Amino acid sequence: MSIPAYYSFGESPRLHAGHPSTASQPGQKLWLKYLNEGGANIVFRILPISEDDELPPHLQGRLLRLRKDLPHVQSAEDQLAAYHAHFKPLFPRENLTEQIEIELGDGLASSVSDALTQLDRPSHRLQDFLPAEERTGMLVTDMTPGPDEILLQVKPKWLAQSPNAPPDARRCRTCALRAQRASKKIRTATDAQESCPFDLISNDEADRRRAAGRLTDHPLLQKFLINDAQPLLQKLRDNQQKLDFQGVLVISSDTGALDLCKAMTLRDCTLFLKLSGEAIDARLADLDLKLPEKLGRWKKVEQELIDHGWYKNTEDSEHWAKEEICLLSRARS
Ligand SMILES: O=P(O)(O)O[C@@H]1[C@@H](OP(=O)(O)O)[C@H](OP(=O)(O)O)[C@H](O)[C@H](OP(=O)(O)O)[C@H]1OP(=O)(O)O
Ligand SMILES: Nc1ncnc2c1ncn2[C@@H]1O[C@H](COP(=O)(O)OP(=O)(O)OP(=O)(O)O)[C@@H](O)[C@H]1O
Repeated sequence: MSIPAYYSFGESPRLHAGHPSTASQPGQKLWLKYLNEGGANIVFRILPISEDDELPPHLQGRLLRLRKDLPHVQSAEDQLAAYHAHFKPLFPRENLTEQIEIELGDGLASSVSDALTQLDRPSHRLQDFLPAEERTGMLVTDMTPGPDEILLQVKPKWLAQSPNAPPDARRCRTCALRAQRASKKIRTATDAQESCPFDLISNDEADRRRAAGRLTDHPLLQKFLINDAQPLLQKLRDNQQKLDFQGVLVISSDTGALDLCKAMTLRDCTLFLKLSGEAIDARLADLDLKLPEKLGRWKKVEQELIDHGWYKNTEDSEHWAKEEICLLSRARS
């Protein structure tokens, strides 16, 4: 199902629910088509009204990302400000999915929310809608693959060890959490990758090859991860380390919480790799600043990993399984 909208570019780009036509500012009709959603945002394709039409240049190659009306989700203005202040300066422009503000006219958010009730959405997200009075949306670089393209979506996760992990750990933070979750029969999409972040960024090419092989079967994408992606992954790791060198257990809510939140964002962002012919476009996404309200949860997770032996692979015998994935276990065997 496509949702009608109108685009105008007066003082700033704007999407409207109805025709905004004035003599000086005609609107161009287009369609918004639901693409996907996560816990915090809903993403739409922007399409011309017919195949013979073109989108305005400002909308070409972009998706519309609208935040949900949920208490833990920041306003679009705050998300955009944090992205520009904290994350955009850290990485080359060509390695980021752009985030650009777009104004939403009267009624646009409500008309999108109405349309959402008619769509086939994940069952656990059916109660999520947009704030009725929402005035700001985001245009983001469209990484969806065309007919002859392939998209790989990976979360690099914690590329350096947690500063609070024991020195003789046999698991990195990502592998320790995967093992703990497996003991509770929980397996997230990241867990299903069964890949160790330390392999992905290892100095030893054989380790990087192992990680890449777990993330994709495609030889060109594997080769890219093993070689060309390394400077970007190293930058990601270095910033994760720089922004959290003490560890979550040492941080109190007023000392260093902002840097920790930035580090946690970089530990949970997504890397899109889009293969077109032999070229690969590599961009980080989901750089939405995490909020210090999660500090308590992060501390609890860390303490449990330490106290119950998940880092050292000395978890209780009922759940014990020899660690087979983490680079740290191979290095110590
Ligand atoms: O705790 P982690 O490392 O498992 O990360 C969570 C992610 O799990 P993952 O390991 O990628 O399967 C988790 O991903 P999924 O929802 O499992 O896909 C979320 O990204 C979560 O962040 P938020 O609560 O949505 O802000 C993430 O929580 P944060 O720790 O980043 O707050
Ligand atoms: N720039 C993009 N190009 C292509 N697809 C995208 C893009 N951004 C988001 N998507 C798709 O939309 C989905 C949801 O988007 P997004 O990750 O932004 O939601 P979210 O609510 O912020 O996620 P989370 O649950 O991690 O907070 C993504 O998993 C991806 O499939």
